[in-house]
Amino acid sequence: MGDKIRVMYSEEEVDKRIRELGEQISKRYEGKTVHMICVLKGGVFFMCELAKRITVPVTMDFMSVSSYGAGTKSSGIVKIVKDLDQSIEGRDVLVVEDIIDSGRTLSHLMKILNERKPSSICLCTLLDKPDRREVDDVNVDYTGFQVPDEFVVGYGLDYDQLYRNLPYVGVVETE
Ligand SMILES: O=P(O)(O)OC[C@H]1O[C@H](OP(=O)(O)OP(=O)(O)O)[C@H](O)[C@@H]1O
Ligand code: HPA
Repeated sequence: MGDKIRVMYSEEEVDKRIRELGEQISKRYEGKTVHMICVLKGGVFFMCELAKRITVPVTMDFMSVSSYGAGTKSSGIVKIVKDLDQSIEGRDVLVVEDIIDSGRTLSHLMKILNERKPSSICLCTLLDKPDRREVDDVNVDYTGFQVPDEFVVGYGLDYDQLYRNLPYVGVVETE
C-alpha cells in the first residue's frame, strides 16, 4: 500500500496539451460533427477533457475491448466486450485512447471500425510509447505525449485497476 508515484506530466502540463489538441482537432473538423469514440476504461478521463476543448459539434460513443486471455495477448486479437451503441457509417470518427503501447489493440480495433465505413477515421491518444511497438500499421493522428518505456499510471491509466483517478501522469516507483 501507499506506492510512491513519480510525476511524469503534471496536471497543468496535461491540461495545456489537451487544450492544444482540442484546438488542432477543432480546426481539422471545421464545419463537421466529430463522433468521438472512447475506448474504455482508460480513455474516459482523456475523452471528457478533450471533448470540452473541442469547439465544433461533438457526439460520443463508448466501446470496451479486451484481449482473448493473457496467453494469446500477443496475437493481437481483441474481443469486443461492449460494442458501440450507434452506427459509424458515414460519420467523421475520432477514436480516443489513453495509451498505445505494443499497438496491437488499436491495430485490431481500427481494422474493425474501418470495415464499418466511417466517412473518415482518426486516432488520438494521450500517450504513445513508440519503443514498445510490435506492429507497424497503427497510424496515430494526434498524440499528447510520447513516453519512454516505463509503466505509466494516472489520467485513466491503471496499475491493477488503481490510480486511474490521478489528475497527472506518473510512474509507480517500486521499492
Ligand atoms: O498497445 P497495446 O499494447 O495493445 O496496449 C494498449 C491498450 O492497453 C490498455 O488497455 P487495457 O487492456 O489495460 O484496458 P483498460 O483501458 O481498461 O485499462 C490501453 O488502454 C490500450 O487499450
Ligand atoms: O504503461 C502502461 N500503463 C498502464 N496501462 C498500460 N497499458 C499498456 N501500457 C500501459
